[in-house]
Amino acid sequence: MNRSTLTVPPAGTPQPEPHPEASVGVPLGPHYARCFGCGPDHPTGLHLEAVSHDGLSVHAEFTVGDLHQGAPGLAHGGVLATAIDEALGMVVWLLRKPYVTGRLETDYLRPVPVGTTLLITTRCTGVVGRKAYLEAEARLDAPDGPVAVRGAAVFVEVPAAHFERHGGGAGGMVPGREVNP
Ligand SMILES: CCCCC/C=C\C/C=C\C/C=C\C/C=C\CCCC(=O)SCCNC(=O)CCNC(=O)[C@H](O)C(C)(C)COP(=O)(O)OP(=O)(O)OC[C@H]1O[C@@H](n2cnc3c(N)ncnc32)[C@H](O)[C@@H]1OP(=O)(O)O
Repeated sequence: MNRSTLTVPPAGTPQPEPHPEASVGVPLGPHYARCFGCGPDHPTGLHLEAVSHDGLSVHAEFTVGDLHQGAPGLAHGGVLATAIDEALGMVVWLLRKPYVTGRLETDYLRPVPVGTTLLITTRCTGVVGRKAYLEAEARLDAPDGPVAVRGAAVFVEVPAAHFERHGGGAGGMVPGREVNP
């Protein structure tokens, strides 16, 4: 495998343009009611809630509960990576194209106790061909709280048929959230 492992766009990549119809300043809602990251109907999911910021970035919140522990009283690192992944996925949703996570990096800077609300900011830093470059920052309990986790990712654009071919298709996706309307 010779592909690049970089999660930042190559030097000289222009600033990404928001989609002209990207939601701005509104709650994004779940894309699927049973999604582990954002679905309100998932019994043990993260129930992450997010608001679009400016068409290329998202503010999301996730409160760490008992079900999310790794060590006693502390969030599991994989759960935190899931929260980051989900909040990054909400940014590519703003681009109005179907994407999947190709590569996801997480840096854990501080432990995250149960009961903490993580404020996660994610943004797109560039789009090159089918690849969208993204970054994330999760702070403890306040927008200016200490940074607990940083993330960076490459998402890869896929045809809508990807979900049909590999999963159950778009059944159950929240109406009105279709890609490329
Ligand atoms: C019917 C309607 C359906 C509607 C549904 C629509 C949308 C739903 C989408 C979003 C939902 C909204 C909110 C967010 C939700 C969730 C957030 C979490 C998201 C996830 O949790 S999602 C699950 C985990 N995720 C996967 O399940 C991916 C499994 N995987 C694959 O499906 C393939 O592996 C794929 C498609 C990634 C690539 O396969 P492929 O054959 O299509 O493309 P190929 O390999 O040619 O790569 C093309 C270019 O991407 C570069 N590239 C590829 N992989 C890379 C990597 N790992 N790192 C760095 N770069 C990479 C290459 O280097 C090349 O770059 P270059 O063009 O420069 O050569």
